[in-house]
Amino acid sequence: MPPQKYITHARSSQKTEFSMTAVEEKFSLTEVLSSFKACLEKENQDVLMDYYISGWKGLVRFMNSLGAIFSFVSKDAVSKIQIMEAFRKSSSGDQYRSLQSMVAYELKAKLVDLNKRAEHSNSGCRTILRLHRALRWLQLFLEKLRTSTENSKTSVLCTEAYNDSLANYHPWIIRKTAMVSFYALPARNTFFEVMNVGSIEDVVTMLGEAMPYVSQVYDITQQLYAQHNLLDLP
Ligand SMILES: CCCCCCCCCCCCC/C=C/[C@@H](O)[C@H](COP(=O)(O)O)NC(=O)CCCCCCCCCCCCCCC
Repeated sequence: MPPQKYITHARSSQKTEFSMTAVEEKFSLTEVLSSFKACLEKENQDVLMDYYISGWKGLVRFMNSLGAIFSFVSKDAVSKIQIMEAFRKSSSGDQYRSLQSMVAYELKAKLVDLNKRAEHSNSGCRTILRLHRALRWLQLFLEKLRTSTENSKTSVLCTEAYNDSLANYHPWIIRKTAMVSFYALPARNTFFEVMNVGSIEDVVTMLGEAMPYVSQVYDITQQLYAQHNLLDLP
């Protein structure tokens, strides 16, 4: 692994307040992605919920800074974040300390609708599954951006990443709306600037350092869900 110039541990500096309407101070994608490093518990590689949520909140702030056209995406992500925060604040909050403890708890207590959405339509397991699938999109998109060239079009990179991930789970109308919104994505250079990391070279280096942690979080979650047969939750 290369020396870590950009990615530091996010735990001490993490912001936990969330507001979509507040005037946002400038922030960098580096801090956002560092949440996914902080997610991974050293001893047993559990994925810690608070940092997972924190990472998603940061990503949503980023998406909001790209313009109102993405509000239909961020609204859905925010509602899922809020579901998870409510679990974390509830009397069974300790059970939601990590993705592993959540899966064990919800399955044991029969709190997951396994075949059809019914009594437990917004379980933690199905809500995290939606975010987990979106994390795959992020992974693919940022990797494409990292290895892109000056002439690459962000709308094309985003569409490819979407088609290889989330699109497989979305109905036609959502796919159509998503595709149209991708044309509103800023150009590659603007994208790099919005990340607020530094020069293009700096962004490329930062992504090279940060993405392995995002991938690790993704892989561990994927394995956890596969092990418990949870990858197709309705
Ligand atoms: C960078 C621009 C953002 C492009 C976003 C690409 C993803 C497009 C996803 C379109 C989702 C449409 C909204 C609705 C989704 C729901 O139907 C669907 C299913 O939920 P349900 O089973 O509860 O009904 N929900 C989902 O699949 C979860 C979607 C969550 C999307 C979060 C995307 C966050 C993107 C963060 C962007 C950060 C960019 C940072 C790069 C500098």
